[in-house]
Amino acid sequence: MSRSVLLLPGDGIGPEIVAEAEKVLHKINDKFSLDLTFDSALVGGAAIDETDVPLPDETLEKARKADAILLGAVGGPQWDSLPMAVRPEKGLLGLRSNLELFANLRPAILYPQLASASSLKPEVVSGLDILIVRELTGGIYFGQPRGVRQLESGERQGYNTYAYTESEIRRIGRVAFEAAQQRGKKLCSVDKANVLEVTVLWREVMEDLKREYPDVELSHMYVDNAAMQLVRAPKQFDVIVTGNMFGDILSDEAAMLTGSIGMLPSASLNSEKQGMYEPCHGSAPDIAGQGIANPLATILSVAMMLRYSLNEDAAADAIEAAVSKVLDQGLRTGDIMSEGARKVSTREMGEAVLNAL
Ligand SMILES: NC(=O)c1ccc[n+]([C@@H]2O[C@H](COP(=O)([O-])OP(=O)(O)OC[C@H]3O[C@@H](n4cnc5c(N)ncnc54)[C@H](O)[C@@H]3O)[C@@H](O)[C@H]2O)c1
Ligand SMILES: CC(C)[C@H](C(=O)O)[C@@H](O)C(=O)O
Ligand SMILES: [Mg+2]
Repeated sequence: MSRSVLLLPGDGIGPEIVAEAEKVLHKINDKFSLDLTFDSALVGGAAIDETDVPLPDETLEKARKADAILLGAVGGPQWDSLPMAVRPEKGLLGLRSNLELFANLRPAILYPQLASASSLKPEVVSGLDILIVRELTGGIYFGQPRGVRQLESGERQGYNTYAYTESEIRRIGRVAFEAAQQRGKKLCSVDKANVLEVTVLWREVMEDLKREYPDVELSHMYVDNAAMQLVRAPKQFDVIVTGNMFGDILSDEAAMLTGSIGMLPSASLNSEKQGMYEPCHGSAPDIAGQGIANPLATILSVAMMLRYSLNEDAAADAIEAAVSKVLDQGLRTGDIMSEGARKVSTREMGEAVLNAL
């Protein structure tokens, strides 16, 4: 049965890292006879430059039909002065909301070879394996009303709305409880229930769900404490579930525990397990075009695609093993470089993964 993968390289380092991940996908396709077909489309700033909008109808149509999507990154300073509604980031947010990709899985795993690349002491991070489950289509990112308005005083006021319905909380809660069941059976729900009513409801719904998952130990933590605990003692966590904005912030923080943001993949799934896969990092305008970005988060996102949307666990395992092998060989892009290792370019890293496969 043929399945289709849509490639959305996007902006900045996006095309550089997706090019390497694409080679890996082709190789895996042949090696495991997966019968995958490929297409590509414009999103973000690249789409704005060609079509004036960050998410052209054609891209959305292709995305709806694809079994899985691989996205590089969107955004960059040249589009930062555009109105909010037509910025590159709206292309990404539009894909997430139109495809109802509400469940964002961001695994922070420390490859033992990179213990010294982390900014934390090796004993604090060695063996780290946590999963952040971030709600992706609700919360303050999408709440209405929003905007900038003129007050009677003449002053302008910016405002956003932080809202979650019970059903939105329940469906992301179930994903997180089920993930915890498959792992260490510990779930920490992160909120700000001491200040925000929306997260009082969040906590209530999580408590309610707990009854359906008696084998999972549920705890709650305020987000400020969670940010601190993640650098103090990150291994206390197994699965973390949280809302859209807290999850955005905590996952970048967790990335650094693994050595670099260039190592953190992600899956964004809807209830049919259709998924969009992307590295957690952005378009890195500061290093774009130099051929030095780390492609491993994107290559590891391909492994997540094979596992979650295409049900090809053996192929996913092979990619993860190949990544581990190149790290064993001492190959490092600049972001994970340490003494005694060999510094390589984006392309050399991609080639090394291909060879290891
Ligand atoms: N999913 C996405 O498409 C996504 C995610 C985050 C940010 N963005 C956008 O990206 C642009 C830049 O945002 P930012 O600078 O805040 O975050 P960023 O993640 O792009 O970069 C932060 C820092 O990490 C480094 N970095 C990121 N990815 C790397 C990689 N693969 N290898 C080596 N180093 C890497 C960058 O060089 C930079 O110093 C903005 O327009 C933002 O909106 C997009
Ligand atoms: C680019 C931006 C819209 C996006 C987000 O905030 O979700 C990014 O930071 C991410 O983490 O995927
Ligand atoms: Mg982010």
